[in-house]
Amino acid sequence: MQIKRSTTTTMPSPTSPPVQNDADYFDFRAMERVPESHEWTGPQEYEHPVVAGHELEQDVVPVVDMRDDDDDAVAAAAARAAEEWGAFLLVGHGVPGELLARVEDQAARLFALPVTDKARAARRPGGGGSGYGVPQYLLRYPKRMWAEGYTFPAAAIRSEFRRVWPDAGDDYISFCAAMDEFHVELRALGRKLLAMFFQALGLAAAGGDDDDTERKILDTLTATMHLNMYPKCPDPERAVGLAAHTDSGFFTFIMQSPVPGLQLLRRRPSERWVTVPGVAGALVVVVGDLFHVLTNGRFHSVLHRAVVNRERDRISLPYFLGPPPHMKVAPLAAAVAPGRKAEYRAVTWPEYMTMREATFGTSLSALTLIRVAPEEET
Ligand SMILES: C=C1C[C@]23C[C@H]1CC[C@H]2[C@@]12CCC[C@@](C)(C(=O)O1)[C@H]2[C@@H]3C(=O)O
Ligand SMILES: O=C(O)CCC(=O)C(=O)O
Ligand SMILES: [Fe+2]
Repeated sequence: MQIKRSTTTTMPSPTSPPVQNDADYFDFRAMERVPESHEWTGPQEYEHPVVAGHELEQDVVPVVDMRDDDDDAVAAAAARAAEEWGAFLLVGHGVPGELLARVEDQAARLFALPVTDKARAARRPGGGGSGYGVPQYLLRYPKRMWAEGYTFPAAAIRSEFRRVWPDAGDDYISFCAAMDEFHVELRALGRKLLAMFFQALGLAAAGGDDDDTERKILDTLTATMHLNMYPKCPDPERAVGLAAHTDSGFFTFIMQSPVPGLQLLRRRPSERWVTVPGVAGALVVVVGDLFHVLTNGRFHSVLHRAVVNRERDRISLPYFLGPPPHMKVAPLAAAVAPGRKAEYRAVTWPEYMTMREATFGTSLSALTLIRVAPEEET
């Protein structure tokens, strides 16, 4: 079923240039009400009811427990969740709870710094998308979101954060130590989960071309880290934490504070937003568009968003995994059913991002732009 986007929202034309503006240095804490710049009035893009992710069986977000001794069963459960939901809660993953707590605490400290300190590390044009502020893509929206963000390549934590802490003092050291450890753990976990996905897709023993591709993907997996801070909001109904989107890479681990806010769009039996419960120590796994392509649509990238609340600040740390920029991603041979053709053309991550920019404000998913037209299938 096609999602109908409201035509009455104030969407900018896809060609209007994104501008970095003062909203980056916006002091949320000083706000007693939601100002016009952040006020999302009128019908939203995906106006669907919200349900708690635990009451009805059909709304229970799948949980995959890696502690199960039966590797095949774990891999199958993860793959099933990736097919049916495009997301799941991962527990028993082995990343120490103490580390997760420390990482969240360090992220909170970063965002609590004076606006002037954070502004020093602002994203700059040509800065490769890293730094403090609003991700480029989100600047296309006519309104700002109720969130602060910081993006950085996991491979460059120490150099990136000298911008915030030029003196490289104790705060810098404890921040980098936590982020580095998180990166080491999540990179290993990412490789493990990827291997499980491949196993479930029947690739591990497939032999042939896919074996090489599988190894290449595992060996070059690239991580981008992002910190989100959604300050408590005086009028949560009028503000948006993070607008509905799919992640563009292979898959994302999201560490969310126990404060819920992440919602997944479920289409069947009826369209609704399911709130992902805040399970202490769990990581949320979200399938991205390039994994949708790699699996020829068998795993699906899920629309998700973040809402804000009046009582508590909320922190989330998505860890985005994807291919290196030059790698062409195309459906794996083993993911294409015998006698069928690949449904998507090969793209690199940066090419895909450009297409997504071009579809902004339209009802098309960028995936449709790389979809092979049915008449081309022979
Ligand atoms: C590695 C990534 C993943 C990015 C782009 C780049 C850095 C920032 C990430 C986000 C974070 C916020 C939502 C999103 C949709 C956005 O606009 O910026 C994400 C996007 C994606 O998953 O496509
Ligand atoms: O805040 C969250 O839980 C979701 C974050 C997210 O989806 C993103 O940054 O891509
Ligand atoms: Fe996301």
